[in-house]
Amino acid sequence: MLKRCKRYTGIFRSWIGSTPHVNLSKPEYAEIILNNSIHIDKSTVYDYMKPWLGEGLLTSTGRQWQSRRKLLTPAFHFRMLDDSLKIFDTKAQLLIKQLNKLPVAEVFDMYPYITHCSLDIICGNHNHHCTRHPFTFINIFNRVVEAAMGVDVIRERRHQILKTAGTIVDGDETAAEKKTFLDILIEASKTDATLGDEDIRQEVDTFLFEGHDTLTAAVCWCIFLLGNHLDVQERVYEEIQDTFRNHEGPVNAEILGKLKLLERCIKETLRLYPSVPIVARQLQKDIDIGGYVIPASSTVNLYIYVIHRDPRYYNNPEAFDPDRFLPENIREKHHYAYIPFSAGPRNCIGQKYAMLEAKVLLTYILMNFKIKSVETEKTVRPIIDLILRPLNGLPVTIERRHFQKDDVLYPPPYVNVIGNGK
Ligand code: HEM
Repeated sequence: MLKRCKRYTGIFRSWIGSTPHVNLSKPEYAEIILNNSIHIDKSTVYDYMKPWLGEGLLTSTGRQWQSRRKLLTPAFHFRMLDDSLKIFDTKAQLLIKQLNKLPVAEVFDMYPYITHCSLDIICGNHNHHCTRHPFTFINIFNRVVEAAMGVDVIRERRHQILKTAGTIVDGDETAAEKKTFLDILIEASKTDATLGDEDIRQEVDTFLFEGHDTLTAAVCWCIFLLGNHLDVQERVYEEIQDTFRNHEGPVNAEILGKLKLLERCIKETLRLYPSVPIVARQLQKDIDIGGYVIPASSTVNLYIYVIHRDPRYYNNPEAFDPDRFLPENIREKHHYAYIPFSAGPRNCIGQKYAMLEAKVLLTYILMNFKIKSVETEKTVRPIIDLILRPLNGLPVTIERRHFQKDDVLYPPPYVNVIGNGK
């Protein structure tokens, strides 16, 4: 398919059985599909996910999608993201503790470690205390997983909400505003007959999947690239050291905003290895693309992976170069030449959350370890397994770093000290 994208310069038709697909791989064509509120229906390819994700936000269409999107958007308000940072911080430290137990200089696969960490984060299990997290409270998502996505967990939470109703003092704006993901759904279900426990379960599953698989892939690809570009990794390490030298306490949005090079590395990673390499739509109306009329009901696939390597917008597109994302270098780009989170009304609802989470995990990992990748950009085999991931995981070796802050190890001693056996 990649070869065909090149050969037919951005548009070609293919057949899956008796179904024609139109494949697009130019930013200009992506804009035509994404920059409107008409072509928002997902293609039938997404039906394969329905036995699992049902009619959650990712797969649903029409009015149901519109009302759910409106309902769930506040769960990603920046105030909520601030609270999520605390969870990212706690879980990143646990991840470092795990990695510290591994023998130094031996090859191991880091992929499952990142998966567990990001799944733990989306489950929101914060020291077993109730937390105001976009999605959850106490242990509910862990229990959802354990209970094979049973709706009884949702019923239990509904019951808890009823029991605690009235404990929020009138005028307690913060508590009222900071509703969890599940709370928002349960509350809406009181007046919305289309939102039963089974529908809520489908949304929970959707966010569990979208919220950890994509993120894990992005973090792992970034480690893979930095493990191949040790000069850039060293610059990122210095940036982290400079930024955190005078910082007290857990990470916050302000300090993360200062990690400009790390941010460029994440962006460049998502350009080269977008976690979602293809998105697909079913057209609602005939459209004209590149001089061809594509009839309504056609399936259109957008190759984000190929769009991100368009030589008209990226010099030496296969090369890892975070400085492409310096402000002076991105000005001239086509707006749709970089769309790792898609664009338009059906873009990724969790993109800010994802960028923050990736930054926190990478900050902790890179501040504690120097990493070398075993695979190179030539040997690695990206595969599409719903998301884009490396076929052989993330084989690396790690070397401990001793991050100094006023002669004290940072982050908090238990991260480094346990690993040092002190
Ligand atoms: C680096 C990480 C991520 C990447 C690259 C990414 C990318 C994307 C893309 C490309 C889409 C559009 C999919 C399509 O049209 O088929 C999407 C949709 C979505 N994403 Fe993300 N995502 C990431 C992280 C997250 C996180 C952390 C969450 C939740 C916490 C999330 C929740 C969703 C949801 C619910 C949708 C469906 C939105 C809708 O259709 O209205 N994503 N994501």
